[in-house]
Amino acid sequence: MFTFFNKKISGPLPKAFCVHLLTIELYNKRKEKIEKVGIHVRRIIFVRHGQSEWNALNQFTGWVDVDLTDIGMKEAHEAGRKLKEAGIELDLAFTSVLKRAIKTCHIVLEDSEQLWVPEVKTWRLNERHYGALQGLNKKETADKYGIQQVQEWRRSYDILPPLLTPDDPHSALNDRRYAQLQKRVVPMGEDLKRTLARVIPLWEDQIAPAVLDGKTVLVAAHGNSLRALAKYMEEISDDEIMKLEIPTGQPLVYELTEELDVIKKYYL
Ligand SMILES: O=C(O)[C@H](O)COP(=O)(O)O
Repeated sequence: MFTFFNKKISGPLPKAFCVHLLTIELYNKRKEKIEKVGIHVRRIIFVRHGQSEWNALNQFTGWVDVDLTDIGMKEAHEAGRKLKEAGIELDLAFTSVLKRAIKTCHIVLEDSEQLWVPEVKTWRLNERHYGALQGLNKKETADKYGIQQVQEWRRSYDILPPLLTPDDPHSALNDRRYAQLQKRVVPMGEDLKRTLARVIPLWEDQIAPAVLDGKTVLVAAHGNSLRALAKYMEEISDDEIMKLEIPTGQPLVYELTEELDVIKKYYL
């Protein structure tokens, strides 16, 4: 037996609870606060890019700028349609500097008839840099190093993948789009902790102020940059974050209080 919005409920959890991570207790506390203050709900919509060419080949991708597949394009169109159907009116969009996310962002905006919405492209939303694993097949890498090692590289919070060396031809130091960054900021490989460290300034300086200002924001990015942002917004523990997976092309709506506490989240 538990209470939800002042109602006593027994039996299995309502379906809505299965789609977000907040505890009932936390949910009720936030609900009380909402009722007291009478807040205006803020919204952020996450979309992970549609299937990429290297998703399809099961290759570690990271900062490699691969394109969407036809399936990925369809997923992005579907996401745009869902936003339109849900009547979500965006004010601002954020995306990475990688084409799979940028194209997804544009398709979503266009199909929801909001291509005019101002957008910010930033390296801070790039996929986690997979270091020397980039370009390797995930299954073959697991056969070579063991499933557990590969799972640690993929999902642990603070275990770095094998790093690139700065003189590696694939280093992002050779890529003009990162030329404005200080050399020591350009990663040779990242875990989720380091990904989060470069996502937080974007959240604090641009996303959060926009949402606080009442803007509905789209964040079209990558599996791990979105996991990092979700960890920060929802205060997910280092252990729990290992279990969070964000599927490609599925719009994920966060409803937030005016203080940016998460009220609920759900996929469209
Ligand atoms: O960069 C990649 O390889 C993927 O987009 C995300 O991969 P992951 O699920 O192994 O983190």
